[in-house]
Amino acid sequence: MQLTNINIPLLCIDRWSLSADQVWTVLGGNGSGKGTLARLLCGELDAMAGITDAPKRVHWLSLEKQQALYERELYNDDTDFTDQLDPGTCVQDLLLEVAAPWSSRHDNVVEQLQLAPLLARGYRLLSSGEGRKVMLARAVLEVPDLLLLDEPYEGLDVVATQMLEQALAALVAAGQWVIMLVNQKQDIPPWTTHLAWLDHGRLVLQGPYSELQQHPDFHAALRYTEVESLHLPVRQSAFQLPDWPADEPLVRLRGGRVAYGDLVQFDGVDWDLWPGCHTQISGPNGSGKSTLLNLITGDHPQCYANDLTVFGYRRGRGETIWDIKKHIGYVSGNLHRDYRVAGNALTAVVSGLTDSIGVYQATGEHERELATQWLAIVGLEHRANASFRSLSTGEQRLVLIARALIKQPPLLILDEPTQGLDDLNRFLVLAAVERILKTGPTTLLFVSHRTDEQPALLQQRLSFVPQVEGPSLYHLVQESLI
Ligand SMILES: Nc1ncnc2c1ncn2[C@@H]1O[C@H](COP(=O)(O)OP(=O)(O)OP(=O)(O)O)[C@@H](O)[C@H]1O
Repeated sequence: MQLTNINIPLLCIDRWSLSADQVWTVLGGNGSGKGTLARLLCGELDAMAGITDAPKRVHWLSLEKQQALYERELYNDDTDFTDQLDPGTCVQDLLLEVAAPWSSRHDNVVEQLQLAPLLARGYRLLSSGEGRKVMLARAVLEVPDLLLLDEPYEGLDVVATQMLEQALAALVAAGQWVIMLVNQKQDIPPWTTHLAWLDHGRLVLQGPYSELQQHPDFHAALRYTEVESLHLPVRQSAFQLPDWPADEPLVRLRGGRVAYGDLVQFDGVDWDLWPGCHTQISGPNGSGKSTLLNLITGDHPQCYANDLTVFGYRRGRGETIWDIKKHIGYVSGNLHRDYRVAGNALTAVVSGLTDSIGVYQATGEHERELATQWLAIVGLEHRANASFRSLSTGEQRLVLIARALIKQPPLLILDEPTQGLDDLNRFLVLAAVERILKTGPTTLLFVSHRTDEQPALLQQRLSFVPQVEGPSLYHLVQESLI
């Protein structure tokens, strides 16, 4: 079977047979062809030749599909016409969309994935992890012939990951045909019976998992970039904070509060972010991590209702959002979701200098050169002219990381930055971040659900902890990590 893009083979598989009684996991790094393989199995692409007896109803669960549902919801958004926030389709209706009427199966899935508090909530308002759980529930309810699970654990907190592991094990045991697509070995589920290793569009290893685990190639060491050998471009003085006093916080929040109607997400948060105090923000899915970060970047409407000072600007006193954003480099699932403009990879990186989604002014040679250097650091120099939207999800994420790092800003906000990245790219990104922190006055705010992903230089942790009783859903606990 061969699939080509003009003259470039995207996927070239000589022989691969699979049956419903085998549980395959396809392992492949970013750009290896997993997405193309999934599209092919779903019937979204035509192979040049060679597929026989393909399953008819295939459900592909992926970050791409999550994005597609979000875009559908945005398209139907009536906020501009009704003068109030249109929450879009509620979770309950999204579950009914794939299987109606409501039955005990719905009740089971809702219980398994703990979706009850979200049923009446609009999809667009969900946190990234909550959205992921809804996508999973839809996939399971559809009972497809084949369920393709593409990085199903991305964005889930520890509890949700365990819940999903159990739910998937039960599904497989009940006879659901499942193929997993993962980009790292530690995500291969224990119930895998067969493994296929995809590299540059080719299956380089395939067979029973127990046998392949003994194969020398399976254990080949990854060649990680040494942090010290990473060469970063010169820091851009235009975005720095000259002579910022060490005893003045970059961010000061007093009595911080966010509420939606009667639902108080958090309240009474007093927090100072001191220069150089690299901080991890942790908490379960939907606890308010991104909300807190969006208050700082000015992307949350309630930032003006709070006693919040960022870079010396008391919010709501006439500063522009650009005065604040100028000193921040930012990457998050929400940014990725909203980065929907035309333009190539290089322009997307340049847009980090103007803090815009897309570029709307002439860019100079210097900006383009700088962006090219950052694309090279994330290994995508050769994709500079490719349209951003045509890149794989992992490649898009790398471009957005380069966009966040290009300024080597005073405040770097990385909200689950490595979602969708393979081991090598994950390491590369964290190494580049560490190098930035070591070589200049950048302070890091970092969110990740992964326990194997903690930058060494973290000094403080802010944890959102559920309140069993009390006026708000979560309270914030601060602890020193040094
Ligand atoms: N306009 C809104 N109305 C009601 N609830 C909202 C609204 N906007 C956000 N929320 C809710 O606020 C909560 C916090 O969301 P946030 O994105 O900050 O979570 P998070 O901690 O970053 O989660 P994750 O780890 O899943 O990314 C979520 O439960 C979300 O559904």
